[in-house]
Amino acid sequence: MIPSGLLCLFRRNFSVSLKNNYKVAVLGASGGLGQPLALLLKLNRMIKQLDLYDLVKAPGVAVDCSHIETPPKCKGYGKKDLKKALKGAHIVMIAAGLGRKPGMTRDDLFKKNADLIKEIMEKCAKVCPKALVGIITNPVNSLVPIACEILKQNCGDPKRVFGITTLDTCRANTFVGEYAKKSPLDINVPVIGGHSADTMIPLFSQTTPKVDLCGEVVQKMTKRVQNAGTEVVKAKGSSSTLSIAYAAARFTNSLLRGLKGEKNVIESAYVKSDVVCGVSYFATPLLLGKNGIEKNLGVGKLNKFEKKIMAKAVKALKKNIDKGVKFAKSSKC
Ligand SMILES: NC(=O)c1ccc[n+]([C@@H]2O[C@H](COP(=O)([O-])OP(=O)(O)OC[C@H]3O[C@@H](n4cnc5c(N)ncnc54)[C@H](O)[C@@H]3O)[C@@H](O)[C@H]2O)c1
Ligand SMILES: O=C(O)C[C@H](O)C(=O)O
Repeated sequence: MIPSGLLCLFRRNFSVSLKNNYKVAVLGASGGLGQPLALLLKLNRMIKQLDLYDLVKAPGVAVDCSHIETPPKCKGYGKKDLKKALKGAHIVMIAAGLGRKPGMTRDDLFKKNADLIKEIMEKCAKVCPKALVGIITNPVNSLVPIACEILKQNCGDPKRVFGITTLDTCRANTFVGEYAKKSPLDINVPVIGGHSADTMIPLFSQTTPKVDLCGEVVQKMTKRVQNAGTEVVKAKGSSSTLSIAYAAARFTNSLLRGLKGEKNVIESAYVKSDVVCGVSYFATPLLLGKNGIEKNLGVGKLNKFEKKIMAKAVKALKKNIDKGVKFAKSSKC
């Protein structure tokens, strides 16, 4: 039995269902975020097999993880065994690749991480074409279009790719909770757009339950959410690992609940989408189900301030998307 204190931690999002039929693969599992993500997924009883893949140390990380007294079986795979790690996966979470150091933007990571995503997605298309793929690696805004294009080139389904923006919502919930002196677990602030300072749009007007924030607070909090990644990079000297591991585990758990047929499972993610004019990818709340996305819930009603940020975000996002699509098309062999 998982101690009840631990389950309490996961009150909001982590299922305690006894169904445990799913295989999840974590790629980049030895990294700063990969390891705590593996730990959190090892606590998820819906997972039967947890496969960890990395260029370095993954078999060792898996041995460590496998001693945790929870049901998922854990196996590690190194450099030459990506195929084995992917085989039979229902969900693939990609955390592989370079992260930011102080002074860098997420876009500075493009060249190194674009090659890696291309390589991984080509394998996914062949080995586990039906898997739902979560892309945590930055820059999410450009790497998701690459992943989708590579899937299209290999007869796969781009609708199964999710850019992980859950941390943006977690941060907005936390900041509003602190301000309103309420538990962040009881607050939901949708964050739409993309995953970079100039493309993130927190929708404080759609906070549930409703929290009254004056204009000045909304402006400050919007900036804080948009720059929260940089706040961590400055404070730590490297990018977030623990909060993103939590957020990615929360998202994986929601995908699993959807796959299992649970109703009303909603998470935001950055996906191929036609809900906003001028961009072909956008983060919005999604209703999740047996095939991944059941329904895109759109952006809802925006106020004047949110519309203004949205207009700027769409311009910046379009550039990020074009960059990804161009890369995928030019690297087609
Ligand atoms: N979406 C988000 O909200 C969010 C939040 C935090 C971090 N990130 C991103 O996640 C990524 C990983 O961050 P980190 O701090 O864990 O970095 P890290 O350097 O600590 O770990 C990266 C891991 O990837 C592995 N790796 C590199 N190339 C690989 C390949 N081709 N196949 C398999 N594994 C490979 C490395 O060996 C390493 O273990 C970064 O791009 C970072 O920007 C995203
Ligand atoms: O900021 C980063 O580079 C990592 C991540 O995107 C984050 O938002 O924490």
